Amino acid sequence: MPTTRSERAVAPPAADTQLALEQEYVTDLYARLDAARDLAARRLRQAITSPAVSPQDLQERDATVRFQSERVTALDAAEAGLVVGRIDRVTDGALYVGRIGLAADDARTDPALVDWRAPAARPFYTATPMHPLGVVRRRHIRTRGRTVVRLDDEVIDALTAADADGLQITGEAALLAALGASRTGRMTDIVRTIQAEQDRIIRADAGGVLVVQGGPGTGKTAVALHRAAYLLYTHRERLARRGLLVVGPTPTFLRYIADVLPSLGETGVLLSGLGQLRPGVDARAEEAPEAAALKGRLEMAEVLERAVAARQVVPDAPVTVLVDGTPVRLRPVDVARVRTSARKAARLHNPGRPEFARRLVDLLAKRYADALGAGIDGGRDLFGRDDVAALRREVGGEPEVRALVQRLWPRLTAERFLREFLADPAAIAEATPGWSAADRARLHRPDGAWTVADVPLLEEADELLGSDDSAERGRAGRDHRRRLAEAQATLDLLHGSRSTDLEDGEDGEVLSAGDLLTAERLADRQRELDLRTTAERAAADRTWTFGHVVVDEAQELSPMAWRLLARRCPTRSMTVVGDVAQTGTLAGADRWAEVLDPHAAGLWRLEELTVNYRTPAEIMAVAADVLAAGGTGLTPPRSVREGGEPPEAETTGEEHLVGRVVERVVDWTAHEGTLAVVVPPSRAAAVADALSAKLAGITSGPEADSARGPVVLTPTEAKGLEFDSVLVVDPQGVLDEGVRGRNDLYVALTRATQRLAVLAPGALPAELSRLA
Ligand SMILES: Nc1ncnc2c1ncn2[C@@H]1O[C@H](COP(=O)(O)OP(=O)(O)OP(=O)(O)O)[C@@H](O)[C@H]1O
Repeated sequence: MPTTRSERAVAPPAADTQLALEQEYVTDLYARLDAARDLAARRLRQAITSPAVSPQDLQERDATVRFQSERVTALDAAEAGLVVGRIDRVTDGALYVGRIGLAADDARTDPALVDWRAPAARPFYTATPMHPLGVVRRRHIRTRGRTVVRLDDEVIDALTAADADGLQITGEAALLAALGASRTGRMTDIVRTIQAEQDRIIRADAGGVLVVQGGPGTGKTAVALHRAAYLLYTHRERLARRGLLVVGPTPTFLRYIADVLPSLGETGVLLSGLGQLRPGVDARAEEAPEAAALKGRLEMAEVLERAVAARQVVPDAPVTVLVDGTPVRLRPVDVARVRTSARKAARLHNPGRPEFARRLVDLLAKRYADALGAGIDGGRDLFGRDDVAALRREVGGEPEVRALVQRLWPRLTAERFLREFLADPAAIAEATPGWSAADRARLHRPDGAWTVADVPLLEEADELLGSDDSAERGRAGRDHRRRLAEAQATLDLLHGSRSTDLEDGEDGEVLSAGDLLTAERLADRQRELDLRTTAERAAADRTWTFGHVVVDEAQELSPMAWRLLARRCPTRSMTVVGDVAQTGTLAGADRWAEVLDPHAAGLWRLEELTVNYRTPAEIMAVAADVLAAGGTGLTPPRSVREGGEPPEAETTGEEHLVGRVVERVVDWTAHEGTLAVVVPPSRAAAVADALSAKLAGITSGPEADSARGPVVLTPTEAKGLEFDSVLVVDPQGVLDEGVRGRNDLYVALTRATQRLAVLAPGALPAELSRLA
């Protein structure tokens, strides 16, 4: 383990004494943790078993159960690595920092352990010789189970401030130990070793949109998740109510990061892929990048608006419906008038429909009356008001009339509307004035399977269609009446049983259930309490707005996706992390202002991360050449580590390529840790098949999970992930097949934490000449 600068592992013989002293303190902290856990478990049991009668009691009990079970979960999560370290301060003595706060016996002193998110813990992460913040020593305490195994001390002393223009690293030994460890396929938290530039972002003010731009491996994902935990700690009440959403690019990525927040004791966060953001839709179908890019443009909002308006139809020629055998005629101009007044009455499509139907039926009833009147004696004055009302009912109930309303102004769900729109070239053409035939053809999709780019369109469609909730209200009313009837039956039963049980003469003295409870109250009580967590309720509710939204790999989001997220977060309290040098989609961003200004002009601010914690310097140098070749002017992050195996390249010839991939992967499985083969999309199937024939546990595509064995991924699928060993296959293919091929190659090369090899069927692309 390298020990550098002002830092040193505590030297023997003092080491033993120090270890023993720290062990004593740590043992005491675990005893406090146990006690806190016992107490919370006891309170939870009490709450669960406590009798609650009134709806208010039930609600309070529900809140206590939720609070105590969250507390038990958080205390359980704190068990592993409870203590992170301590700072010794000039004036206030030692302060221990850990995953959770634990009170001291004397409430007036510092807590026995301070939560890493509390303001007092901050100097543990940010004190440097240049800015000591009242700290004289930082000590990282490493434990295995509940045993202290190592101490790393860092003297925060102005005399050691001389090398301040190097990388600003705190707790270097602990950091390098964490970075050098083999990966498990699941991201872990970084509470022990958060760096000062990361800490600043984690604790930044919650208001507005905080954009974190940083190269590969700079800890953007780690920072975003720790910021989520910090915000939940700092704004617990508001966020517990409104919820916090974390959006990631792919299901594989979400699986990769899924353990981090629970390990920080936070379980109430909703993690979602963009394709899964809409309740009831799991959008995973593939489509051409050009089609996704079109769907992602902001002008799609207008396209959909036109397409919805086109569903409010005025027929080209007169229509005749039969009402009870009598033909009644409508002219196009009649329908146009009815449509205009319905549009005036309601801005949205579905709420406008009852108005349209009512006016159309009125008109038909009049015409019907005319027809009948004409049939009898030539005058409709024949009918009184009651008669006209009866005629209206008759007309409205006529199946042909209902069918006509449905044809001219159909009730539409977003799913039905969008599916029918994308499958109908004529509708597309009508809604896209000025578009080229090629673009219209790109939008056309007859099979109806949802893609990620459809999700924002579905949400947009909802906004345009609105909901006609009359059916829902009807159902709620029926439910209430049913509960009321059931309650009344229960009371009757109780009442009935009393009279048979009673002795003579007691009748007037005994209160029956019916005397205490009205059927109304019993029905209320029977209504199920909503025991779902905020995250579960938010996941099921399309209109849910979140207290804070974290977006990872945000450079990939299209303008329409931003529009959706802005709607889900009206306060614009957001954390957006990404790297515009890694954008792989056509719809994604080259510049942050481009995507954020339309939704958060003046409300967003940019922070940068500059140090790469993942990729050793030698590998990063290869990737940096690729970035430089792109001519974007973006600077690659500086690697915190050097050494490890030098990256290498091999030219195999096309015929030996797959065979060499298999051999290389078999060789590498001898190494500890995770392994990925990154390939251009056209080679994914062949490579995965060849590997599966030789090795067990190979996964690929959306199911890829490096915790189970080697994975085969395209650059898009590899985004945001990391592996100990990475084999990049056919780099020229990666460059050629991606719509932003150079970014894809940059992504592929920066996934490695330990070793990188490139296998090329032919000559290496110029960008990789360093490896030649
Ligand atoms: N302060 C830290 N202490 C320990 N490990 C860290 C620290 N910061 C980052 N890491 C580790 O570095 C690796 C890269 O972090 P992360 O995946 O968050 O980077 P990223 O910026 O999101 O990368 P990419 O742009 O490639 O998705 C992870 O293994 C992470 O745990």
